[in-house]
Amino acid sequence: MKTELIYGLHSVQALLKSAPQRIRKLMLLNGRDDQKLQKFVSFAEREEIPLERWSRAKLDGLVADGNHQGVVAECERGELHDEAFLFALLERLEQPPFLLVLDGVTDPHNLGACLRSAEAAGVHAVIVPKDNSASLTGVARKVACGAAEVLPLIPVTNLARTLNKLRDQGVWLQGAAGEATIDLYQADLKGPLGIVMGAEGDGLRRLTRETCDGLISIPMAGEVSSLNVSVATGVCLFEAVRQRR
Ligand SMILES: C[S@@+](CC[C@H](N)C(=O)[O-])C[C@H]1O[C@@H](n2cnc3c(N)ncnc32)[C@H](O)[C@@H]1O
Repeated sequence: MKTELIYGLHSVQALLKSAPQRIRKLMLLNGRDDQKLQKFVSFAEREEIPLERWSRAKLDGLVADGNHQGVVAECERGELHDEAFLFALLERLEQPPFLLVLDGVTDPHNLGACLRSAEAAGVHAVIVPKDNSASLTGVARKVACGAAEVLPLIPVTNLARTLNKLRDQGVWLQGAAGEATIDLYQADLKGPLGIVMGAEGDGLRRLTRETCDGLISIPMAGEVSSLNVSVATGVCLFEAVRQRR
């Protein structure tokens, strides 16, 4: 059985809610009996999950970035989603699909921040290319603040092919690119939608860009040439949320 570590108050909390059966062991910071940790103690007792108290040094040794907030869960690896899962999910949806595509985002902090915003915006799934993308590391999960435990992340082998299949199903693909002439706030973001974001350094790849139905830009007033991808993701997604209400 492959296991992984999920840590941080929000991430472990989301795991407790969405997939408690995956948890094999909970490790809590020794001597920290505040209310925030008490609910994890109660949960472990109720579900008969082994609970260990660890020193800060030991927890820091387990979690490379030290950002565990006193709670770490050792759990079975989550289900790995694939393209078939995506299209099955679309069939089950009762609302128009709302998808986020990250075309080669490689920084786990950015991946985590995009997942967090996407979950908050009500996105149904996040699609990434299998290669040259950040994976769901502990850091990405921690930054996602629980979103990684509930929002499907779908790595696909051939992104352009998946995007074409989505278009065949009526999903309108809007690529975000700083140089696009259509302003985000003039674009129609209602209906079945995929917002496609580019990578930190290179932006959207040529084939991805060509596969999009339209390209949109976030108007920028200052001197910097682009926004961080997770910030741009939040701006685009929440304009879509506004229009879709
Ligand atoms: C850091 S930017 C990449 C900059 C890159 N040099 C380029 O030419 O696209 C990462 C991604 O964030 C999105 N982005 C950043 N600023 C944007 C803006 N003003 N309008 C639309 N998208 C933006 C785009 O999807 C972009 O590919």
